[in-house]
Amino acid sequence: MLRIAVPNKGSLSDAAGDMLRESGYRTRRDAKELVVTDEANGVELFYLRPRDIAVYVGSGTVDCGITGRDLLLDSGSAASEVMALGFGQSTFRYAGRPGSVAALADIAGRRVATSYQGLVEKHLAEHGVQAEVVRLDGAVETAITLGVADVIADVVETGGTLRSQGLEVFGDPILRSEAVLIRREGSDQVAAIEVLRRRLLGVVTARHYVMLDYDVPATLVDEACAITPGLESPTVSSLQNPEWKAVRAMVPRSGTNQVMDRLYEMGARAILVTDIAACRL
Ligand SMILES: Nc1ncnc2c1ncn2[C@@H]1O[C@H](COP(=O)(O)OP(=O)(O)OP(=O)(O)O)[C@@H](O)[C@H]1O
Ligand SMILES: O=P(O)(O)OC[C@H]1O[C@H](OP(=O)(O)OP(=O)(O)O)[C@H](O)[C@@H]1O
Ligand SMILES: [Mg+2]
Repeated sequence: MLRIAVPNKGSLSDAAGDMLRESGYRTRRDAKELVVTDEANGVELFYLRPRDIAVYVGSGTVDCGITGRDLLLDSGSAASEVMALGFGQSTFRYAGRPGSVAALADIAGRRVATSYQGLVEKHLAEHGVQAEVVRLDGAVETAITLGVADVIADVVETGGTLRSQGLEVFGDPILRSEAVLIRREGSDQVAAIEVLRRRLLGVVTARHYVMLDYDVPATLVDEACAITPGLESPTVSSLQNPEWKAVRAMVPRSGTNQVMDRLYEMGARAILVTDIAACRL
């Protein structure tokens, strides 16, 4: 059985469950379940705190897991990143009161509050900045108001929490994070992890692309295929009317409407977009 650690709470939990379900695995039915055995797929899911997942995977007690890249790096665990999963994106940044700090060098000699002590100490050391790191469990943005720190280093997604506390980011992001699949080198489940990786990649890719179908005058097929080249090559089928062809191709979701506009302008009609649930490429 392949042992997979899955976030049981927090920002990554629901999206990780959705992705595993879309990848064909049986997931928990209620939030109290801590272990789920999926005999049909030969996997066991262990629902653990995202911060602990890197530790379990690094120690080899589970084979792989889903957690945040920031948590993996903070833990100093021996686990390594297999692939990014395209959700839970955030940056990890320094912030302070406007006017009090403007650059990394200004942190020297001051107190930095964070829940990510390992990550921050490593970053400060790499940049030759000496500062005191104050380790907190959460609600780090309040630390400056309450006087336990001069600067914070925390996860920033929308920036709303920082703004609500009158704080501003400064310096370059320490890290860009998202949910990642992690594993430990030396696990004896190499083949099973590869199946999991391929399934997850199928869902990540399916989310990035849509399927586009359209009809186009036969004389314009080459021009149309240049706009929608697909991954290998688009499918071109005959229609009952020999003056028209049907074309089918995967296109990146982000540019779908621009592509549809260009196809329509060049004479394509009946342009249809459908979601792809999963794929193997
Ligand atoms: N808006 C966000 N807030 C917090 N973490 C986020 C956010 N977006 C993505 N993440 C990622 O979620 C992980 C944090 O997991 P954690 O279990 O601490 O979740 P949490 O949302 O902070 O939950 P909790 O309510 O337990 O504090 C990190 O990898 C972090 O980068
Ligand atoms: O940029 P934003 O969209 O505002 O999101 C970032 C905030 O969300 C997280 O806090 P969370 O709700 O997890 O609380 P915590 O600090 O107690 O973990 C994170 O620690 C930031 O505070
Ligand atoms: Mg949190």
